[in-house]
Amino acid sequence: MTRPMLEARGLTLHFGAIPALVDVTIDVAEGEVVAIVGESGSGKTTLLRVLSGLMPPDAGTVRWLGEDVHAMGEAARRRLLRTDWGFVHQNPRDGLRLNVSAGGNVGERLMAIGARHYGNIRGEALSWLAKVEIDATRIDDLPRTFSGGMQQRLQIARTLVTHPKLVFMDEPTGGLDVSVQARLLDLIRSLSRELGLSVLIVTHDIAAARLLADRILVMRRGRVVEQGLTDRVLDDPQHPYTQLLVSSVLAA
Ligand SMILES: Nc1ncnc2c1ncn2[C@@H]1O[C@H](COP(=O)(O)OP(=O)(O)OP(=O)(O)O)[C@@H](O)[C@H]1O
Repeated sequence: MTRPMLEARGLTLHFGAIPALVDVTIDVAEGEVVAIVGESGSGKTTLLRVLSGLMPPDAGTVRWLGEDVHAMGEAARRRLLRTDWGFVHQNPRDGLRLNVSAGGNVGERLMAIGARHYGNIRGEALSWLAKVEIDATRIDDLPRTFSGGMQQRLQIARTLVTHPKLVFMDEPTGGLDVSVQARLLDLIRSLSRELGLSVLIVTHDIAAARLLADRILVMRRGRVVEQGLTDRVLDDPQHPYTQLLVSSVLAA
């Protein structure tokens, strides 16, 4: 088996007396979609922040292609966030510049990695707007005039235009209407397959995890209580907490 791209071992982090992460170990392989599920406060967002190098753990290591993410300098980590990695936030305000045009939002990520030719940048932005189903006539509009679903699709275009290898997604469909969520999930699924992306997605939506993920990690109170292939975890949950999560969805 090839070595995982992202390898985290024994991650532990406390906020005062609160154990946000306790001995968490996780791998993400090339082209793999991994979902982190669990109730509010279980440590999902903290795990994403530690894995992406935004927050150092009290103990444990995170390696990207073998390199220790928390030992590399700030400049190297920032470069990773512009190149190999992408981040899709729950709130489009955190992932977009709302006072810059839609085309500008996509184009400036290309400029950040050295693109300079205006015609090529605009052409690439148009192609990405089409991929995320935003009409070309909206290229010069500001994202704050877009619906919530459109803003998220634009955030995805802005993230993927630089061809990252791994995309961290934190509740990307949170706060959207159910029909808008379904369309966005379909888009994430088709783009991640088409591009062979690795995705690490945090969600409390079991149905979203089932649709997207190859593997699922279930978190509770900072610990991974169960992990495995999506169908196995959801169809035959072993841990009582996973059984409760799955049955609460079935009963809803
Ligand atoms: N900056 C912080 N300072 C203090 N405590 C924090 C901080 N960030 C998170 N916590 C605590 O750590 C625990 C894990 O929080 P985290 O946000 O990772 O959970 P989550 O599973 O992502 O929850 P949600 O689904 O509500 O976003 C919680 O008890 C939370 O209150």
